[in-house]
Formats: sequence, C-alpha cells, structure tokens
Amino acid sequence: MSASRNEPLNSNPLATPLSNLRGVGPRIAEKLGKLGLSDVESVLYSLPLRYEDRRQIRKISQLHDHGIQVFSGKILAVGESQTARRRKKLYEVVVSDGTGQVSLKWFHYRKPFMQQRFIVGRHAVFIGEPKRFGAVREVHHPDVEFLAPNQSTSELTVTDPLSYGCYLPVYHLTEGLHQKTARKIWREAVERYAPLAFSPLPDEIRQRQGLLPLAKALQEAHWPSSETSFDELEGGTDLARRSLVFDEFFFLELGLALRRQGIELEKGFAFTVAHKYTAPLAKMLPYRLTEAQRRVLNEIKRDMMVERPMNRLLQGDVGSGKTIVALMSALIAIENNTQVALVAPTEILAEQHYLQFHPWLDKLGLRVVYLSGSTSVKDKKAILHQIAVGEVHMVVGTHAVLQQGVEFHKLGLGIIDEQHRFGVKQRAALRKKGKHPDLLVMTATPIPRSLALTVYGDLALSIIDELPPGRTPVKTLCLTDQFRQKAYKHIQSKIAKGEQAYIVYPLVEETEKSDLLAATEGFECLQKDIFPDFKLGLLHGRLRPEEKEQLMREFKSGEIQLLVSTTVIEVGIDVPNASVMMIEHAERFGLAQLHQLRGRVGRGAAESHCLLMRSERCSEVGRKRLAVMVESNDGFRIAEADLEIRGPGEVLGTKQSGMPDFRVANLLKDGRVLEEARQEAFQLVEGHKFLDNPRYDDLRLELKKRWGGRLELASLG
Ligand SMILES: Nc1ncnc2c1ncn2[C@@H]1O[C@H](COP(=O)(O)OP(=O)(O)OP(=O)(O)O)[C@@H](O)[C@H]1O
Repeated sequence: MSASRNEPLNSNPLATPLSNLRGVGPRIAEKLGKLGLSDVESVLYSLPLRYEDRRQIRKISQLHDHGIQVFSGKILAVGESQTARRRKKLYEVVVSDGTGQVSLKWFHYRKPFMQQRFIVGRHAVFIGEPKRFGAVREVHHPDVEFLAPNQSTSELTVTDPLSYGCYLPVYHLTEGLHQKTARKIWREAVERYAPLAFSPLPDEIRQRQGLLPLAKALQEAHWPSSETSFDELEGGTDLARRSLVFDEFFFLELGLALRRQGIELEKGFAFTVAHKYTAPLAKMLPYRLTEAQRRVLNEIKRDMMVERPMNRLLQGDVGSGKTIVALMSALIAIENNTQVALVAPTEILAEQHYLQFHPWLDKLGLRVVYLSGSTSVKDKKAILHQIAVGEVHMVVGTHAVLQQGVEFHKLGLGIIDEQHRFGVKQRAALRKKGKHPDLLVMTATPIPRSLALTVYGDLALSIIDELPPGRTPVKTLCLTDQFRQKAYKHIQSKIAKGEQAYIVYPLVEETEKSDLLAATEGFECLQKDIFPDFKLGLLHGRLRPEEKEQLMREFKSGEIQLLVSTTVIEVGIDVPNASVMMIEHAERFGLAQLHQLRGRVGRGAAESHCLLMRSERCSEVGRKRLAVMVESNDGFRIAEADLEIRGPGEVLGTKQSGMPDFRVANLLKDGRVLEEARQEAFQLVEGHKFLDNPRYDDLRLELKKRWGGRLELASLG
C-alpha cells in the first residue's frame, strides 16, 4: 500500500506548500496562485488541458503536414537569409538524418543566441509542425533539445519526459508562466508527491471497476503511458482520468448513502391515511388532480405510512402543480395529529403559499400561521407560543421558521420549497425541529439527472411530468429596442382584453439600490407615457410585507393590470390571468431564472407571450442563451443548457447548495462514472451499517475529511 499508510491517518502529505517544489519561488508561486493553485495537491489535481503526442521520433522522410511531430537530425548548415517576397530577415538551420532534409526557420530571434546554439555538426531533437513548400519541408519556430556533444541521433533511445518520446501534457497557463516552466513544475510534483497520494477506496471496488490506484492515476493523468490511445486521452475517457473521477464521485455518493441510511434507520411517524381533510379539500378544488399529481401523491403517501422518515424530492417543471401536492401531504400529517412546517426561500413566495392555504385550511377548521423575519416581535411571541403548545396545525414561512426559538409541539412533516436556494444544512435544520419528521423537498427548475444525483443524491425522487390540462405553451420572442413600441402595443392589447401583464427589471448592478432605481424609473415612465389608461403596480424587495401583500392581492384580483417588478417575483407567483411578460435586459439573467420568470405566464387558458428584451450589444454567448429560451419551453432542456454554459457551481449557487465544483469530474461528461460510483457506494453502505467495521476506518476518516461538514454527516461522529 502507499506511503501514506505510515503517516498519522489525518496528515495529508500532499497538503504541502508550493515552495517545496524546486523552481517555485515567490514569483512563480504568485502565478500559480492566479490559476487557483495553492499547494502541491492542487497542482496534482490540476490536470492537463490536452496532450501532445510526441511518442514517436520520426524519420525526416516520414514527416507529414498534419500536426506536431518529433524528429531528430544533424545540423548541416546555419545562417541568416530573407523571405522571398517581403524581404524580412530570418534565421535558417538545415538538418538531415540521412533520409531527408528539413529547413528550420525563425522569424523572431536574437542572432548571437542563434549562432551560439546552432553549430554545424551538432545533433538535436526537433519538435514542431512540418509544412511542405514546394520540394522543401520547413518547420517554423520548432522546440529544440540538443543532445550531448558526443551523442548522435543514431544512439537516440531514451525519452525525455519534458520534450519527446512520450505524451506531453499541455497545461493551463497564465501570463508570464510558460509551458516549459509549467511542465517542469508539474513533473516535479508528479515525481515527488504523486506516489504519496492515497485513497482508501476499497480494493475490491477498485478491482471490480478496473481502476488505477490514486497515485498511479495521478501519474498517468499527467504523463500518460505510451500505450494509452490518443482518442481516449482527447475524449477524457482514459483510465487515469476515469479513476480520478470515480474516486471523487465515490466519496460524495458514500456520504449521501450514509446520510440516507442515517435517516432511514431513524424511527419516525407511521401515518395512517384516513382522508379526513384530504377528501374535503379535493372537493373544494376547482380542478381534478392530474395523473402525474396523483401518482406522486401516492408515492408520498407510501413514504408517510411507514415508520421510516420520508426523505423525498418533489420535482416538477414550473406551473406543474406542486403546491397542491404539498398541501395534500400536509393534510395527511395533520390528520395524524402532527404539525407541518413549510419553508420557502422568499417572503413573497412564503406569503403566497400562506394566502393560498389560509382560506382552505380555515374551511377545514385548521389553523395556519405565517412566520418571517419581518413578523413583529409582539406577533412573533404569540405565534411561537401557539406553535409550541400545538394550537397551530401548519406554519408557513421563510427561513425564520428554522431559527432558534421556534419550537414545535409535534412536527410531523417539514416541506421545503427549495427552488435551488436552500441546501443540506437547511434540510437538516428543519429536520431537527421535530423528532424524525418526514421531509418533502420541492424544486421547480428541473435539474439534469447528474446534478440531481449529487445535490439531491440522498433523496428519493418524485417527478410531476405533466402540466395541468388546457395550457398553451408560452410563445417566446427575443427583441431589441427597435421592436419596443410594438411590444408595448401588444401588452396594451392584452390588457384591453382583460388579461394582465408583468414587466421585469434585472439587478442592474450588484446592489439592491440600483435594482430598485431602474424599476422605479421604468415604472414612472411606463405609467405616465406608455400605459396612462391602465393601473400599474410596482413590486420590489424593499416594500414592507403588508405593502407587498396588498399589491399582490390587487394584482390577483385584477385591479392592478400591469405589475412592474424587480426579480422578486421570480419564484412561484401564481396569477393565471397574467398572459404576457416582458423581461428587460434578459441577457443578464441565468437561464434557469428566465425559465422561472417565464413560468409566471402561461398558467391559464389564454395564449401567453414572453418578450425577452436584449440590448444590441449583447454578447454572442448571451444571444445563444436567449436562443435556447426562444426554442424551448422544456425545463429539462433549459437546465442542461444552463449547466453547459455556466457550470454546476453557478447553476446551483455553490454557496447555498454546499456543493463545490469538482476538481476533476465534469457532471456533463462523466454521468456514467457517476452512476457507477453511486451504485458501488450505496451497495457498500447497504451491506455495512454506517461502515461500522474497523476495516472501514480509513474510509470514514477520508469521508469526514472531504465531505463531513458539508453533508452534515452525524453518523461519522
Ligand atoms: N390538476 C390541475 N388542474 C388544473 N390546474 C391546476 C392543477 N394543479 C394545479 N393547478 C393550477 O396550476 C397553477 C400552478 O400550480 P402551482 O403553483 O402549484 O405550480 P408549481 O408547480 O408550484 O409551479 P411553480 O414552480 O411555478 O410555482 C396554479 O394556478 C394551480 O391552481
């Protein structure tokens, strides 16, 4: 086994400063720092961007015109000359290996330096891209490795890992750091430190999956052995990389498996389903549940009926009707004399859920309260008391519900309307509010499977894959200013027909103030100059909760015809009569966010439009992203595109989700390895409760080191 077995288990021999590498002084260390590299371990895990195939040293007669090649030869002639047409100076060196001749040319050079290096009769290895010009083969600005004075090319059998005879890594650089220097640094890191790398991934799994030990994988990932095929290297599917990716995914999935096991082994509530409240609620609804809603509700019911606490993710595209499923689940918990908490990411959304549930629960004789950061101290005190003594059946609120001091009499079900804003910590906090309550997490934007398996990998999954009937897909147009007046006319005609509209402003700069300013100015101008005959409302994050509530009520009732808003309406607002949304500076939004926003329209029977206004100067990438929105209404397609364009950290908001970007793995490319690693990890945990066997001490320790804090792994101690 590796060298680290002799070290104390918690010491990491790779976490050593960059200055321990030969050739890395303060200047180079600073450059490496710019690449995000802070210690030797980070250097080792920063894999090459690509590889140059310099395995074969060719005869000059075998050279071709496609790509970088390596050849050797003896210098026959040297000297300055001029280019034929432009009469620019150049330095020329003619070499031969007995099978042919090549002319090497430099157009930027220092003559004394060239004279000193290139001496007739010397042997060297040359690396460059040969091109044929008539009968002559030329190579411009080749790399040159001189052989020892007494060594001739015929004796050339050795390889030089920094220049030829092997695959050569090409690293990501920064200004002032050259490829050659980079290779030297990485080579030193790989030679001295990679052998110390150790992963306690069980041998039987490594063998079953045909993986390399970590040390070997790191070595191979930087300097692949000559047998590896170039196609695999280019495609990133080679064994070394796969081994590293597997290792990375395995520990995450192991953590998720342990967390799931930890919850499954708890003794929760075994509810009975008596339909005491759910049946009357179903009668009150103006619609029948869709097939998908019923299926998902049954999955939830099954979970709730067993003693093992539910730990389920409810996923569904915008407007698919998750809320009613959540409320039905809540009623089951209430029927069983327990309380329910529903936590939403913003006040507006929490309020909306509260306002929606209130009349129904009232009719059922049940008490629901609203709790947020802006609940007054006096009200809060009374509410907290009522929750604690069990007078309240359901609490709807923001993260204020998770804070200390909120004590439940008997919490049976926690629901988090997550919308990508909460993370594992919040889920754990909600769970701690009761004695092993059931947990239902709702998320609106569909997430690609690979992300779901990581971020929500410990949850069982229910998907509402059907929209309520009668919806017409939203038509999306991307417009520049030149069509602005037309767009306004369209909105006017919609409102004149009795429908409603939104106009949304983005965060202009990273401050709420300017955000508000743009919306305020826009609002005044729209009311005065564009829509003087209609009633407009302005909604933004700085309004007091009562003001927001009032505004939303007026919009819902149709009194306000056009709602001008900052992005606070992004999540969950549900006004089916609204049929057009105009989004200013649409290029500044993320795709998932745009999809969420657009989901506010198209919720009723009227044909709906989403008008994405973009500036003329919008970048190419921006245009591409908006094109995805125009083409597709499918949340999954949009989520994939978002992941591709912005990367997982951004898509999820790394901070909130607790998920870092992976060091080597790529969620888009490595989905298969993820599934394999997940299967192995879950299987291992299934067979060994909490990995309690001392045989797995290393594994537990490593897991704690990598993921313990972020995954809230209580079972690791
Ligand atoms: N089965 C159904 N038939 C008809 N309308 C429905 C049905 N289920 C829900 N609705 C209505 O569809 C609209 C969207 O439902 P809901 O707000 O629950 O969606 P959601 O999945 O939470 O979406 P979002 O993520 O956008 O908030 C609401 O107006 C709701 O009343």
